[in-house]
Amino acid sequence: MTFLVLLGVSTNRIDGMRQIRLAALLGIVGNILYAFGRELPPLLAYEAANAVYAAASASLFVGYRLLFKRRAYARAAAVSVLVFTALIAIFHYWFDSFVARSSVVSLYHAAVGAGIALTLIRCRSQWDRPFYVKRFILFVCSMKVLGHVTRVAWQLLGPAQPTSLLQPSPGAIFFLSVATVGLPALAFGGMLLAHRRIVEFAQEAADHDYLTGVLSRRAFSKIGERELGRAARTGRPLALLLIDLDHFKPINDNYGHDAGDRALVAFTLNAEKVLRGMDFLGRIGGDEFAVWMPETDLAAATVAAHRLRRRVAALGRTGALPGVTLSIGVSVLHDGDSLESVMKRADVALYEAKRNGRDQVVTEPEGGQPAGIGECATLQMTRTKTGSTAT
Ligand SMILES: Nc1nc2c(ncn2[C@@H]2O[C@H](COP(=O)(O)OP(=O)(O)OP(=O)(O)O)[C@@H](O)[C@H]2O)c(=O)[nH]1
Repeated sequence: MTFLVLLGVSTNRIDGMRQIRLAALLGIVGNILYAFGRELPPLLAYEAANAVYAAASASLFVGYRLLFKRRAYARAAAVSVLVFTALIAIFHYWFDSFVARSSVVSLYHAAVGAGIALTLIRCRSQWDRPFYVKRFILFVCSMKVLGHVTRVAWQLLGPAQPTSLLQPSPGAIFFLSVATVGLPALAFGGMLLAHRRIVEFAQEAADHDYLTGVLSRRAFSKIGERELGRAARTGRPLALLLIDLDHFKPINDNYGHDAGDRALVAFTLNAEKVLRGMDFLGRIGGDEFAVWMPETDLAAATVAAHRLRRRVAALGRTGALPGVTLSIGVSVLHDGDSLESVMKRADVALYEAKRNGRDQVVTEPEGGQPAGIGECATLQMTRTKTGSTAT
């Protein structure tokens, strides 16, 4: 069942998943070989069954190491399986002893359980909610270690030494039942961890623009709502820049779509250099971007907008962003504003900047006036090209 579930979330984008899937598959094969131990030839029932199950454990260990972005020790794990198989053969053909063989098996699986648990504990800084998955894995590892070590102690020190794995004693049946669940349980735990990573990937993809890596329109709106709420609560200012690249289409037309893509990336990299760390840059669509500027009033936002406009204009002259300039509309939050009304004023200001010849910053009309933005408001707008304010 675990293997089928693992196939269901089949993705090689998550490091370690391939190894955990392999572990689940080898676990199935190993269990079948163990179960038919009495019917199969000794080589399959002893060496092959144990080697396959040890390989499953080793693959699980490597998978967990990769899941936590740690060195995998894949080669060491492979060598350990070979050494392990050689020991099984030695205690089968040269010094035939069930107790020695099963002690080797138990110590090997206990070591793997301890290794996975240690990896998890050492990577505690990477743990994120929900914690129950990691606790579940640690619990299974502890049971694995405890079970196997107790088994070795029992076999070596107990009253009667067992002679076969499938001996129908209560102790053997209990141990087999628990041990058979250990590997699939750990594979399942690995899948739960991977599932969490997949959800994070999806979240990250939804919140960021695939090309430039800045906030997506959806995430930008979400952050806007949050910042609006914060500004309304604290009474601190909040500004919005709406930015459109001028003359961007000719880059696509003259140099190709890839050059256009590179220009968009170059713009965002340069914008991030000019903006403060606490500003939020998002791509609204095509060649249109926007910035939420917390703790920023209209005057400061206008200064920042000009700094950005000048930087891009200079790059446009050097050929890094051939011919590109910026048109920017600026608005700030006023009492009773909604996300839509702040954006609407910035949009009207941006339209004004475009209409008046591009490469300029236009701020919203004094006092904001969220409603009725139209001809009148547009006429009162402040238009600046040099950075100094001229009405
Ligand atoms: N390379 C590339 N081009 C894009 C992408 N998204 C949108 N575009 C193009 O960007 C252009 C935007 O059109 P406009 O805003 O009219 O182009 P413009 O030349 O900047 O026009 P003005 O803003 O009026 O100066 C269109 O040609 C779109 O095809 C993208 O992700 N990559």
